[in-house]
Amino acid sequence: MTLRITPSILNADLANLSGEIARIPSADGVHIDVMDNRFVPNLTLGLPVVECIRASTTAFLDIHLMIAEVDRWAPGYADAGCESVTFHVEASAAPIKLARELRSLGARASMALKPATPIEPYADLLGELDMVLLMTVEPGFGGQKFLDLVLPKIRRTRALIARTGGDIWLQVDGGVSVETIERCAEAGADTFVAGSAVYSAENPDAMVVALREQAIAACAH
Ligand SMILES: O=C(CO)[C@H](O)[C@H](O)COP(=O)(O)O
Ligand SMILES: [Fe+2]
Repeated sequence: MTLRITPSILNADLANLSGEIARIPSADGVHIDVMDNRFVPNLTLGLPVVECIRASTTAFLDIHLMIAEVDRWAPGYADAGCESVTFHVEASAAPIKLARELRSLGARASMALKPATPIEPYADLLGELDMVLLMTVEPGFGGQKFLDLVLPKIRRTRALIARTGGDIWLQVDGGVSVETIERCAEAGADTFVAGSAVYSAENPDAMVVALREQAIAACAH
């Protein structure tokens, strides 16, 4: 299985995004958290900033939209050339239509679930998706404690993905660190967002490498 580390820049220096992205050359992508103070009680950045990031780097851009009315806004991020666009199913009026639109614009279509949202009602949608993001904290803030109660949902989602026979990535986001990444990998995650663990490390790139090695070792058990 291919494993990916996609660090979140949420807790990086937002006044120096190009410099912060350049500090993690070993990463498989850059996870950008878009918050609107409606879907979540926090405000970060939006499309104009993401367009500037797009122009400044060739890195794989993994956009995590934590915004209301996501059906209206998500296609703009695909249009801007972001490789992966994640919408929350709790915020989407028409997730199948939205996933198809994102793919038609050339992006990977990804659907996120908050910790208390079950995957089973969405099993039939998996064929429309390139990635499922399972939140392992309540969305809104970096630096929160990993919620172990999501581990069974990671296992169940991995089993549902296997049934589709497709290459759908399974991403975990929130509280992922050297203490928790093994549990996520063992449960079936293959794509790992780590924000504070990477950017609070003295050497963020060495942390990316360490996280990947730990996840690979956990999968080999
Ligand atoms: O989506 C998010 C929060 O809603 C962030 O991606 C996530 O919390 C990353 O930060 P950390 O690794 O510090 O938890
Ligand atoms: Fe995120």
